[in-house]
Amino acid sequence: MGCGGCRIRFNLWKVLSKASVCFTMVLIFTYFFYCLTGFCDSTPRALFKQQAPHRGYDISDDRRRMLEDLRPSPRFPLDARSVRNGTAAAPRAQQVDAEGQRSKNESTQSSGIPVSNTFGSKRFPQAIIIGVKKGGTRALLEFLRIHPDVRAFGAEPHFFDRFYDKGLEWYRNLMPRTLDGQITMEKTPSYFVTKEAPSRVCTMNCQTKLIVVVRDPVTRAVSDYTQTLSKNPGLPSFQSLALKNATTGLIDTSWSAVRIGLYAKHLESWLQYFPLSQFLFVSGERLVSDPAGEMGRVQDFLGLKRVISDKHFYFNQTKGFPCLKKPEGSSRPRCLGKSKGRPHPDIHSEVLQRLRDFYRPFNHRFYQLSGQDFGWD
Ligand SMILES: Nc1ncnc2c1ncn2[C@@H]1O[C@H](COP(=O)(O)OS(=O)(=O)O)[C@@H](OP(=O)(O)O)[C@H]1O
Repeated sequence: MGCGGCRIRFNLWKVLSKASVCFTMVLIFTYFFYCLTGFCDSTPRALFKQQAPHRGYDISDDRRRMLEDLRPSPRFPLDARSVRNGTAAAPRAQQVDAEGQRSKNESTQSSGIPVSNTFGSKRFPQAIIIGVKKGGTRALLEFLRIHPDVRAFGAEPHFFDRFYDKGLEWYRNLMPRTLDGQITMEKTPSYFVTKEAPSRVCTMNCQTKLIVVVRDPVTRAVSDYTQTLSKNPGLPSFQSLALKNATTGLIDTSWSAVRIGLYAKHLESWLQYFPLSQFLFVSGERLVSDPAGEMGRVQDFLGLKRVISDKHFYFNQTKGFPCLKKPEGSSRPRCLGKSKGRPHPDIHSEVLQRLRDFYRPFNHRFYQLSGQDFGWD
């Protein structure tokens, strides 16, 4: 009897220890599965709580892009293979819609089954479009995203100006995953005019490539004003904001729409931290008149194979701008949104001439510093 009790106790102990081993294994597998599906990443949520930004920043557009970007997106090894043999451009191009959002089916395989991105890693951007506001930065980023070796955060993260105190890891976590050989990018045009941005970007990586899309500062100022006016129809006239005094015709440099156009001044701060060879100045005008030509320069600068070419663009007569050719099998046009390429209000020619005269010496200084003549005057 005594011995029988011992056997029962012994068997019970064996069953219990087997059960606990099984339970531990289940826990471990569950944890690994959880991590593999990407849920171990700490998704930065604070961006959704950001305050209304300063004038000229379209929070709703950015919030939408952020939501799209923070959604896990697949990047299959298949892509890497097609990147190598140069066949990935067309299908990749279909993943971007007019406003730079990834289309909804990007997070679904062709079978319609949702997939999580478990390939590649989140890296700091190796190249940043740092400016200028209203220069054509969105067009440039969307054109670049056609390239299979470029992955970009679609919204403007504003890390080096507004959210620097969130820390570098927060910033890195925003970025899309990339495979070896792919470039991570982002664009935030306000970096160019932010005093602290050059040293902060250099603290992250002094080798970062910097792209500046520049546009005639007079047209840029009008474009900036047009954007603000669209959000605040009661805004005073362009003339009253641009001029300190109508009689003297002195320009008001405290108005941000004017100040941003002092490209030489802003570039000088960046040149204290980065050599000129790390900059590429893209002409906002040529990005419209010859997008493929300008994209050729950008791809060379980034060390990318020239994939984006004439065949990716068509000129949309209604919009008056180049648009991306619609993807095969889709009738959706691939122009940028309504807030890009909108008509400007008529500004008195005398005011425009005053501004032109004001900018001339700054433009010439900028041509000297950048080694490029943009022919704005
Ligand atoms: N292909 C194409 N389609 C539409 N718009 C184009 C394109 N290429 C350049 N642009 C010019 O881009 C201007 C907006 O510049 P940004 O994208 O840098 O603006 S923003 O700073 O991000 O708000 C925008 O300025 P506005 O014309 O004043 O709207 C356009 O002139």
